[in-house]
Amino acid sequence: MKIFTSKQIAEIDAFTIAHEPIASIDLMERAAEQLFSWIKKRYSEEQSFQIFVGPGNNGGDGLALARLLSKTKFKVEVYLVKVSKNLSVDCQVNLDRLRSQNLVSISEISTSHDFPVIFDDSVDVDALLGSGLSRPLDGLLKDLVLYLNTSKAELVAIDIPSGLFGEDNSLNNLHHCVRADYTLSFQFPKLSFLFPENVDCVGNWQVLPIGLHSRIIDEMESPYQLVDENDIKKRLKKRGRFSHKGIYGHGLLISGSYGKMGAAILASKAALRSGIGLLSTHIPRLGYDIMQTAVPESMVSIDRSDIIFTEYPDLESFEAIGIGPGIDTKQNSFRALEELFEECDKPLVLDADALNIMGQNPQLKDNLPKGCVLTPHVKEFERLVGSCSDSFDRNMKQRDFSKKQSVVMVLKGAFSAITDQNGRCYFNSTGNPGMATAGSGDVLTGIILSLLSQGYPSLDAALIGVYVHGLAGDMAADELGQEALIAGDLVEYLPKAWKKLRE
Ligand SMILES: NC(=O)C1=CN([C@@H]2O[C@H](COP(=O)(O)OP(=O)(O)OC[C@H]3O[C@@H](n4cnc5c(N)ncnc54)[C@H](O)[C@@H]3O)[C@@H](O)[C@H]2O)[C@@H](O)CC1
Ligand SMILES: Nc1ncnc2c1ncn2[C@@H]1O[C@H](COP(=O)(O)OP(=O)(O)O)[C@@H](O)[C@H]1O
Ligand SMILES: [K+]
Repeated sequence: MKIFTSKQIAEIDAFTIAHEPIASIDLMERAAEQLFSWIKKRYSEEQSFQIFVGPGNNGGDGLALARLLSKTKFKVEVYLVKVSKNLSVDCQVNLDRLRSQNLVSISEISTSHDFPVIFDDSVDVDALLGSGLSRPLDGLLKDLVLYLNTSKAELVAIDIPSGLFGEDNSLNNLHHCVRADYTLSFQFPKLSFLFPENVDCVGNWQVLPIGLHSRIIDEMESPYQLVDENDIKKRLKKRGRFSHKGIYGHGLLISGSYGKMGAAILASKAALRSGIGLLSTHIPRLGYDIMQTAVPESMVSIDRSDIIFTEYPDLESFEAIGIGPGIDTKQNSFRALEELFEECDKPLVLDADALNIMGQNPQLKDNLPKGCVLTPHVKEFERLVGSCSDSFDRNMKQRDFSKKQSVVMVLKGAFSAITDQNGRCYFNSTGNPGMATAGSGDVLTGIILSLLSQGYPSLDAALIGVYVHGLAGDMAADELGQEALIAGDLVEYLPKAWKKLRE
């Protein structure tokens, strides 16, 4: 699913009105019906609602919703905030319709003295401002938002929590934005929903389709996408009836050090559980018995060092290389990594300590093999590119980095962001906080190495790998719960996850 800016959404809106064609007031009604049907499913019929309405079309949505609710047993009160003389045309039409129906009490809020008592068991609806927000909230609206945020009532935001911008909130004050329990966003999520600092404002968000015109959605360019299962299925290659292990590639995984052999085991198992033909795991000498016992399916390549990575085997026979999980950051490992960068013309995935070595030796950045995949978490990312002021800034820097260095980068976390050489950014939709556990990242490296070895292009390997990794995590968490989930479970659930993608 593409993610558009608020400005683009307004254009899509206008295109739909002109080309469906549909009157704007009817499009607003369609949006309100979607809100109404979400509410009907969620709340019992006696529920009371306090709907806070602003001057624009977001307020219009709230008024239309109030009218639909009032025709049922739901109890509804509306509060219209007087922050401007005029309402938008469709907001005014909906106010007139609601008034003429005479079923709902409509109060005006002109000063903070007009703020109503909010009952803990009511549901507040935030229809103050939507995607037309032009500056951070101040004055009466800010005070009202602060007031709403102190209440214990459940808060549902229409389209976007009032006060929050759809994209860049670096100059915004998040304390002055509505803190919703639910955000019901029309047709697309907003970019800002995917950033961790906004989670307390956005709450649980859902997308409600309102039938915006598919032609403009297809044609309009956006660098941002939220990746779903269908996007991934389309990228999967078939395994041929007569295929043999040579077809699925031989991967080299450079991982593990004294005390960190678990990383090598997790990544190796994940690679093997993701379709690779042959795997060689390069480890320091002391890890030999551990590796052969724990992962008999992998061949082992032994370093001259007992305890760390200092060299790598002839690369000739490998289709792809993965390096980083648990290798440590010693000087000799830096030299070997530097050499690998100079020599390597194969698909490559870099993780963990390989990235930390780069962080300590910034000159390595410019030697990165083109098209390689990097999989930092936020700290590793900032060691690489410097500190960032917020997620929006970090995202810009990530897109820049990918473009400039011509690499694919996976910034790991909730909604992991994958950027490509063209500066495009894909957000992953699978995964859960149960995966915030030691070794999860090692599993991901193994999966991506496996896919690169099978000949998937870097971007596909990253997108599919991140998606299936999160899917395995979701399936594991469903059965085991988030607390108990450990990285080994991700490997255990990879078969089910792959199977689901092949359904
Ligand atoms: N996406 C879509 O296609 C649809 C969107 N609809 C709704 O339309 C909304 C957008 O409507 P609008 O463009 O009218 O935007 P808003 O409802 O956000 O209102 C914008 C108005 O508020 C004023 N304003 C902006 N920031 C302010 C601030 N900080 N303090 C005080 N006043 C401020 C602006 O000057 C403008 O008059 C969406 O969020 C959504 O709720 C729906 O009605 C139907 C379809
Ligand atoms: N809250 C979360 N929601 C979704 N995925 C998460 C969450 N927390 C962590 N993950 C995923 O778990 C993995 C953790 O990787 P990483 O931080 O490298 O762990 P480690 O270094 O322990 O292996 C990443 O793929 C990340 O996207
Ligand atoms: K809103």
